[in-house]
Amino acid sequence: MSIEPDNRIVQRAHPALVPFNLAGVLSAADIHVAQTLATLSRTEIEPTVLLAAALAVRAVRLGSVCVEVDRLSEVAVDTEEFGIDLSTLPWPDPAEVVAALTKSPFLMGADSGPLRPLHLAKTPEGPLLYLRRYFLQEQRIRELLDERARSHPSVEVGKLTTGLARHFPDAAPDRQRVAAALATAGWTTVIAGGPGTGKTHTVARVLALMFDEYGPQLRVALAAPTGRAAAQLEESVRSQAGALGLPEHLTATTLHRLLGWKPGNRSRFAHDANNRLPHDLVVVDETSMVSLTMMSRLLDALRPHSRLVLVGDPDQLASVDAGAVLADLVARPVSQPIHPVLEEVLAPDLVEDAADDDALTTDERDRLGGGVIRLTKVRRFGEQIKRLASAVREGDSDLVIELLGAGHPEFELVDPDDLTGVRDETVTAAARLGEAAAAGDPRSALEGLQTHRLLCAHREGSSGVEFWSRLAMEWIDAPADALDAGSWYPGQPLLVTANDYDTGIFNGDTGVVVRTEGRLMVAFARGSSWKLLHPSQLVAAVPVYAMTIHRSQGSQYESVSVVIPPERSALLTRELLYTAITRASRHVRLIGTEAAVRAGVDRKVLRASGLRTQVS
Ligand SMILES: Nc1ncnc2c1ncn2[C@@H]1O[C@H](COP(=O)(O)OP(=O)(O)OP(=O)(O)O)[C@@H](O)[C@H]1O
Repeated sequence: MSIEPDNRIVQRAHPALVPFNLAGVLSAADIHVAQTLATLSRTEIEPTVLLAAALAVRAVRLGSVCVEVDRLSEVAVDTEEFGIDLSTLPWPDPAEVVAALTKSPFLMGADSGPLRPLHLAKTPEGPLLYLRRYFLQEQRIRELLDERARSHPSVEVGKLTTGLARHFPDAAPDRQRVAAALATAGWTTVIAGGPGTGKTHTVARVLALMFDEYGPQLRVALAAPTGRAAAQLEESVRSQAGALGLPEHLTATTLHRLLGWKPGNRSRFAHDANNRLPHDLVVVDETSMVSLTMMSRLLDALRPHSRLVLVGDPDQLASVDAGAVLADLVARPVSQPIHPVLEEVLAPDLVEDAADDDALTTDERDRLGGGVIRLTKVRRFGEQIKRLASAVREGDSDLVIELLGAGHPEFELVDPDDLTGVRDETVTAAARLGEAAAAGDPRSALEGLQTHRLLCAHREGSSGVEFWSRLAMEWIDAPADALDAGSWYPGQPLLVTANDYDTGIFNGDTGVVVRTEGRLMVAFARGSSWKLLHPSQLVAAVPVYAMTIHRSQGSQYESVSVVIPPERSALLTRELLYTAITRASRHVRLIGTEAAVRAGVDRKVLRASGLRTQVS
């Protein structure tokens, strides 16, 4: 038997880092970066500082912007894989870490060179350790947002009142009306809300109010972090353009393209503080997926007097890169009072009423001063799914378990050994898809594609996409070569894995193979219509019988079956469950144990950042 070398283990790690590497806390990359920084600084680096630096690199790798020094040891690792109890590791005392850092060349620089890769910030909740680059980005975001909050655009109260009444006729309190007023009367607005709460509906009406106010010369940019989200935003706004009197040619783009990304030059954009974007209004959708770095670049590139409207769901899984900026902005302390104009135009919407779920709470009212509003009235899915999602969001695991056990037809928790329900639903959905596709009916085939989706947290392992895809293929009797490149069959569901601006098909789009006029084509939904492409026109697409929850963000299905990973999985978090549950409009099936659901609801992703607090 040969023993494969484990490439996660670093052979030449500093002794202070070895136990953390063996326990799976520090990856090879964390160690290499920390040790390279030490080499570059050309001075002796204390072991505690080296460890702290490696943990700061790790934090960024896992999505945090910094490390909370007082909570250094609160890390999550798949313990079963590494088998080491993390509490037995030689965690340094936080006070010692701070003392060592404070006199370290990593913070202070050294005679041998000016390299200062780390930054230690003080906050009321304790010290935060940053890779300096991220501290500077965060600082820039803070400064620019504070600067933008110091003044307000001038608005005509009478015109705004009339416009709000026209576009938001519902009775008070109407949070959408509040959101639109905020976006019109402030430079920076955050419109938060779960799926189907009318965020895009509100954005379209904000555009209408702004065009009414400034006329057709208003320069608007609609953007999103991914090509697919941008295409969805564009479609949604265009579908409402006629009714709202918006210009018909409004387009949306990715943030990268908006800022003038230069291929081959990862860190530079055509638009920055020296060459600002020309727009009067910039709307960003799906902001939860925007990283700290991207947000700092965007804010840098905005003219001080251009409106910025950030839209998204702060409770969903955050960006792949470091930062959870949207969630941070929603939770950020507010220092500004509510704008007097809003008090005037929104008086009936601002009345507090504990008995009315739609009324703003005192805290939410205060947050209007910071330009933040959360939409809560769900218009797309069932009341009970909304309750379940809220209980998950609030971290109330007792209520989640109670709801799951209450026999509501909208959701169920099923034992991992009882696959009858998921199998039947998979088979029924595939049959519907297959019939429509064989009959050359793209509309019905695309509707079929939305009926049911199997979602997993992992890619690999017994709760992963690979395993469940194979299982689903067996259930539906898919051709044995269905996963091979180029073996298409009518009714085959496909997932696009790369952006293609020529065809307007984006990474994350799903389509279905249909037979039309004797040829196999791939249909993609586009608004209320569809687009047909020959398979050879697809740059990159794979069959999709199950999908990761990450991938499913931005999509909704009538029904979802969610494979809950084992309790010990580091991926099993509140955000993951919330994202999975809110993909469904009619029915959610959670496949897993009660203990795993509880573990997920109780584990909130800790993306450390200084944006939520006062940093000095
Ligand atoms: N005030 C309203 N009156 C009537 N219909 C509304 C209103 N607000 C939203 N809707 C409808 O509710 C549905 C969901 O709205 P919308 O797509 O704007 O939500 P969203 O928050 O952008 O959802 P997602 O995050 O999933 O994109 C749409 O069909 C929209 O037309």
